[in-house]
Amino acid sequence: MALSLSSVTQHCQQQCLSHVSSSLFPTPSSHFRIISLRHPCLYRRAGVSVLCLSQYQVSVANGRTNGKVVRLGLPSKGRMADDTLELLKDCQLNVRQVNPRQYVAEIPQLSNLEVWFQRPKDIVKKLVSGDLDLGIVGFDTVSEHGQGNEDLIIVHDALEYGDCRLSLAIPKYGIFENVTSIRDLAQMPQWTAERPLRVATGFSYLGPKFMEENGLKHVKFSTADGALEAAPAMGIADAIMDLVSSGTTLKENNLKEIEGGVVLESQAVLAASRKALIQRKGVLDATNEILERLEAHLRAVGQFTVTANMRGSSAEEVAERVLSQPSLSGLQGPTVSPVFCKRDGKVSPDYYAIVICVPKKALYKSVQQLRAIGGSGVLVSPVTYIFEEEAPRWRQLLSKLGL
Ligand SMILES: Nc1ncnc2c1ncn2[C@@H]1O[C@H](COP(=O)(O)OP(=O)(O)OP(=O)(O)O)[C@@H](O)[C@H]1O
Ligand SMILES: O=P(O)(O)OC[C@H]1O[C@H](OP(=O)(O)OP(=O)(O)O)[C@H](O)[C@@H]1O
Ligand SMILES: [Mg+2]
Repeated sequence: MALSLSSVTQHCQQQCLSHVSSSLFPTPSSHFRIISLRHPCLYRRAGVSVLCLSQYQVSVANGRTNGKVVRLGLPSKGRMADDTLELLKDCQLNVRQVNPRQYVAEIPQLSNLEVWFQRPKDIVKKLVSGDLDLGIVGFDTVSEHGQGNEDLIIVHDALEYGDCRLSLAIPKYGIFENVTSIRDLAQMPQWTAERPLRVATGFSYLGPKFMEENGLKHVKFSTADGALEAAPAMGIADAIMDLVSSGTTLKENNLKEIEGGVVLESQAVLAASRKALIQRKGVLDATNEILERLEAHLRAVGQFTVTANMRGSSAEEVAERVLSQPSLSGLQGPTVSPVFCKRDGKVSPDYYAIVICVPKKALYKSVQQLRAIGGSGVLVSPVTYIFEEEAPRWRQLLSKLGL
């Protein structure tokens, strides 16, 4: 793929060239050819300057992105796919896919952004290569396929679905019957250079790293892509390293986890390319909006709004009574409003209405405490969003980016 830079719009040129060191880039009037390569660079061959751009940058230059500058990768299949769309919908970010077999979609609320459906591991690889700017995947996938790459940044670390852990598991029977910890496993005399512990896993980066860190020297890994739990019973492996959620699959296959054998805890996260966040303002702005909506929704999920009536001599006196109870402090203290009524021609506060947010888990305790201080007519309603002055993770992101 090649095109002359002079044939693309000024805007696109800027998009492309912001990725190229200005010292390498001569004046825009120079003769360029843009070709598709993973990393942007500039070199000269036979007197012609050639600008090498990632697939994304080329598509920007070609105008294929309809002027959208931000690319968000979402899982195209697997157990994360539906939950991801559901979460975005709950944040009023409906993904509009014209056709289920089409891998590109849009979110009408974010006009600057396009969605690309990809396999989870490809989302991580494309964040690293610069072909995606943002992506939602499991933390396990970021850790395995990101391989500690410093360009990957976790923008939201707890999207509250896809909970699982990457764990080492061994048979309950035979030589493993009394092995209950990773230390026991490391100390077994059976593992030698000639006969290492055979571990089946799809995590070929995290697996060896974890075993080394835990002092297991004689280990041999084999890769497998699914139904790993069968490997020990089939005699293909001694142990497995795989994702565990309820533990049912391990149990059904006569396997057990061991103390110290959890490699990592995982759930869905929003990851980003540090370079994209720093170099293109549109990416940072879109990230801010997505983060605001995610935080406001996820914060609200765990809360109820509770309204109650209470008699009292003043708003302050009622507030003091409410704040004397440990479960009634709300997010930022109670709202206390006078409820007026007319008696003998005179309008005065008859009682007070209090409004607080309470964690769902503490609901019944809160109702009991409200009653104990004279509350009545308690109404409980769901909260849809809680917007803070600023999304708490936004500050953290800016500081990670050094901004
Ligand atoms: N049992 C589980 N319970 C909860 N979440 C899980 C579970 N297994 C996997 N996950 C999470 O869902 C993500 C996607 O898993 P899934 O097995 O659906 O991937 P996939 O799309 O089939 O990819 P692959 O083709 O590599 O298997 C995992 O990376 C993990 O974060
Ligand atoms: O602890 P549990 O709740 O039983 O879940 C664990 C299982 O879930 C995942 O498999 P998945 O269903 O995605 O199938 P796969 O191995 O073919 O990807 C994982 O690989 C385990 O096999
Ligand atoms: Mg799978």
